[in-house]
Amino acid sequence: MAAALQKHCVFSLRAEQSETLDLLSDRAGSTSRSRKDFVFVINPKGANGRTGREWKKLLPYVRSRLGQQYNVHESFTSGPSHAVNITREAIREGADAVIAVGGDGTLHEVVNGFFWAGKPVCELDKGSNCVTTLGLIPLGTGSDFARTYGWKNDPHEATERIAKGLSSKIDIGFITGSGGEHHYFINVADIHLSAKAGYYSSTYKTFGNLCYVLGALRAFIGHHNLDLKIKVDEKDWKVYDKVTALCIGNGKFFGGGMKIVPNADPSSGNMEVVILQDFKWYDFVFKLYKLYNGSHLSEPNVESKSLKSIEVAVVEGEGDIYVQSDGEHLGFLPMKCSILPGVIDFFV
Ligand SMILES: Nc1ncnc2c1ncn2[C@@H]1O[C@H](COP(=O)(O)OP(=O)(O)OP(=O)(O)O)[C@@H](O)[C@H]1O
Repeated sequence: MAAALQKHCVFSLRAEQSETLDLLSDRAGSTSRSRKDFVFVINPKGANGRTGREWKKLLPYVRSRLGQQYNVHESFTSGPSHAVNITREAIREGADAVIAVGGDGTLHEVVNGFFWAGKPVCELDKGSNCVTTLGLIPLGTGSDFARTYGWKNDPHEATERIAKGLSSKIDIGFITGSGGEHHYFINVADIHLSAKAGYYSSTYKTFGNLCYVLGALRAFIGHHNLDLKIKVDEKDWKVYDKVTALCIGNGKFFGGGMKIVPNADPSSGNMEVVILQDFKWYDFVFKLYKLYNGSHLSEPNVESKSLKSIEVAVVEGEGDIYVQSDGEHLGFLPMKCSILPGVIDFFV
């Protein structure tokens, strides 16, 4: 397996003309077939380049803490979506764990690499007993998924978690977009104002965490609350009027620390949906603290429900409504989303 991974990485290096893909343990000359293979997928450009710098400093610690037990492979992304392919190939080559090093965008891509044609890659290639564990070293701007577990952007603490080797089965959200394409999310998928804010905030990442405020301000320009059609758990369509945002949570936080889906639990087997209706700009001024501490569910124009599947579409005549998942822009309504219960083992 270690040799296969080595072969894959050398191939990728040639195929993508990348200088960044490297095998840590190959350099150390210590790759062993008897040990498990852990692949670290690093986005060197995450958090304005901080991820790459922090990883460089962390590397000796990772080696000393994990190198005795595991073959440690490092693989740098060369651009958007590269982490999906790295992960998929690593799993096919038999990696025992794939660890995302970066923010929610990198984690999102790694999670998408766990699947192919609607099925887990591991299961497709090697049968239902095959397990590749997902890990996270949160080093992004927002790193919102880590907040659900109360984790900070502390790479040493994260390395310790991985060294302990405790894992838990977690759910993954599965989205079918307007063109029939498949996407997976681990944290929060959301629609309308928040998704538009996320779209703009990604263009302000050079401002660090302030990007979320700037993105939200930009999204308010031209924003209208809209009537949306919603179908829950395959029941009848229902129209929700003046929807400001609809958030589907597997994790609790988005937007750099907003506890938008406070009842979400990645191991519950359900998704939690929060629908904000008829919010005005001044509601965001006076109720913003509630969105951050999760107490907004007690507001009369906020509905929260637990479900297994949801379809959302525009009521006739409305324009393009933004959809994002894990802070990544996906496109526009309509969308269908369901939960894949306990489909990934995750280092906790
Ligand atoms: N080598 C690269 N060069 C440029 N962009 C990259 C590269 N590798 C990955 N990306 C893109 O960078 C985006 C952001 O990465 P990431 O999520 O790790 O950091 P962040 O945005 O700072 O953190 P967060 O999402 O937690 O706010 C991802 O969507 C990914 O597609």
